[in-house]
Amino acid sequence: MTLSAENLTLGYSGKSLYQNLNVTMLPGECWGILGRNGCGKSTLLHALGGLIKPLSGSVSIQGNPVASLPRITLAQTMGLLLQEESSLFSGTVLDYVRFGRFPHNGSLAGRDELGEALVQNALEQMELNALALRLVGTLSGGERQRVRIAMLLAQSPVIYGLDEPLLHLDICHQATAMKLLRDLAATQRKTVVMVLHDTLWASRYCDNVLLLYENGNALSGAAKDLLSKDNLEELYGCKMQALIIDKEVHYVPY
Ligand SMILES: Nc1ncnc2c1ncn2[C@@H]1O[C@H](COP(=O)(O)OP(=O)(O)OP(=O)(O)O)[C@@H](O)[C@H]1O
Repeated sequence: MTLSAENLTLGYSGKSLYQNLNVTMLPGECWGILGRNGCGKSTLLHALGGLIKPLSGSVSIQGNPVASLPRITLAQTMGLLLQEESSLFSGTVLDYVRFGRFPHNGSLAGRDELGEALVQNALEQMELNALALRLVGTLSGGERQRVRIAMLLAQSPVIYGLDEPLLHLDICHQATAMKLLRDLAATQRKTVVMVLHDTLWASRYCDNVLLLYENGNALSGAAKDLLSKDNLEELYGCKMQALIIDKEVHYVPY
């Protein structure tokens, strides 16, 4: 499904972070949102998911304003992995991943064959089978992040919005997660949008990027065009060195 922001102005207490942002994310596209700390990436993801009200403008899914969609319809359509999470959950990994099915079966205890298959598949994809019966509260940071991604996979929304999905993951699990998210877009025609801090993963796995500048400007387009040395130096406000490894350019700050 198509996720669109139209003339979106976001901010807090009447003060805007950026104004009149327009972006359209199509089925089958994998998007990266990049920018410095505090530029408004999480704020944008919250607005795309209907969790905060824009100062002006709107977000829509298939032309329907997110603000007008029933919460249950929204949860069946769009899945969010947010940065902040309360750590009060006292159940097992399996219980937690099964929560992903809540929007579809309307019950925390409800089970259905398709849902259980998705839960098992999500555990497998995030390499969590051996941890399925462990209490979530006893896991390491990276293990917990994989569990949170697995819950989102079990939810199986049409649009995936993820805030720093690679947080706490070791580099091998980062690669696994990025390939998986890219494949959701490439092979299942899902719309995937994620906040990333690593420009290499963005250039390797995202079709498109949205660059949010500290001065409120925004630039969107093909990752291969926008992730240039000049753009990244301006975006992050630091000098970048281009390293070419196996014909792939990596930009590393000095
Ligand atoms: N509830 C709030 N009330 C007031 N200001 C807020 C609120 N939430 C965030 N901000 C401010 O809005 C700005 C954007 O925050 P946001 O979390 O979107 O940044 P970000 O780009 O995701 O940053 P990071 O890379 O550090 O996660 C920051 O300056 C932040 O301090």
